[in-house]
Parts: sequence; structure tokens; C-alpha cells
Amino acid sequence: MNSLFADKQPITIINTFGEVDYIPDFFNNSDSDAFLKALIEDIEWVQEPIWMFGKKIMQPRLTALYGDPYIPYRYSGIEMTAHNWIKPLLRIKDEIEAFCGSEFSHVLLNYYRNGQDSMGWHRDNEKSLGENPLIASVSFGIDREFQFRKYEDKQSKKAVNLTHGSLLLMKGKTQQFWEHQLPKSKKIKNPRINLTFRKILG
Ligand SMILES: O=C(O)CCC(=O)C(=O)O
Ligand SMILES: [Fe+2]
Repeated sequence: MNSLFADKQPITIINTFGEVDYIPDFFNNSDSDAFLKALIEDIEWVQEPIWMFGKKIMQPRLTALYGDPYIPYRYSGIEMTAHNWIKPLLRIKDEIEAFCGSEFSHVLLNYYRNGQDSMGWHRDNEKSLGENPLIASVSFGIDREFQFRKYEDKQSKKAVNLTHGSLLLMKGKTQQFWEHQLPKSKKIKNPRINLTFRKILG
């Protein structure tokens, strides 16, 4: 690992059938506060419809896609065209790339306005991400519980509390063998933003 990051020791969340590492304080508190504010204000948030069991419903969160604007990206049946990078996203991307030692082409952003907003069980296993994608997930705002379960043994579960300024790395065969979700939480009144950096293979 890059020695600049010697103080950022990952915690292992999953180490069978894939690898998931967690770095709670990847960004310090004041940078994280500034990123949360800038992203809420500057990102072009939209609420997209999705088809569920033949019915059109609105996603329970706001989303946006930034990255190379010439590569279209399909996600849960929606074709999204990326907005071009903006400054705060490039600052976050640079830090994550230096830490991971790999590059990303896109970031998918999710804005959970409060505990009623959520994301259901899924895998990020689109063909365009390749066999064993590295997905780098950054969180700002209120803590939310993030859950994993084995795709073929849904009783086998793991959970991690994703805190303000944290980085979660999903690697190797994780997207093949594990699903993940961000469940609703009635008590939570505050917003959270999540960024998943991905590399779309052209
Ligand atoms: O909000 C999160 O922590 C998860 C987001 C996610 O799984 C995704 O964007 O694919
Ligand atoms: Fe995901």
C-alpha cells in the first residue's frame, strides 16, 4: 500500500468468495462536511423511475452519474449518460485512485434524503464492469447500515455501519457471490450521500 496512507488501515468485512475492506476515516471530518455540502448543492440530482414487476415506480432516492460523458452506462435497466467531472468529484477521485492504485471512469452518486430512502438487494455485476470489478464506495452524512448476503445462501449475512468520510472497497469476486443493500431506517432524519467509483471497460 502507498506509504502516504500508512495511517489508513483497512478493516476486513468479507474475505471469503470475494473481498470487502473498510476504512472508516478515509476523509477527515472537516473535509467530509465540506464535500457533503458541495455535493448536495452542486450535483444535478434526479429521481428516476424504474420498472419493478411490470410497474413503473420512482426510485426511493436521488441519483446522478458523472464521468467520461461519451461512454453510456446502463444501470438497473436505465441508460444513463454521464455529466462531466466537477471539482469536488475530481478531488475525491484522485485520493481514492492514489490509495487503491487503480483508476475509475465513472462515479454513480446516491442521495438518501432521510431514512425512508434506500436501495434494495442487488449486485453490481453488469458486463461493462468486467469479471472482478473494484468498486470504491465513499459515504458522507448520517451513518447508515450497509448489508451483504450471499447470493446463493441468503441466510449468510454481514453488515457494516458506513460513517461520514468512510471508504468501502468491494473487490475480487464480491459482485459474483454477494448481494448488498442499504435498508430503510425509520429513525433516521438526516441525509447521506454515497459515491461508488467504477471503471467501465470501453
Ligand atoms: O449507498 C450505498 O452505500 C450503496 C450504493 C450502491 O450499492 C450502488 O450504488 O450500487
Ligand atoms: Fe451497489
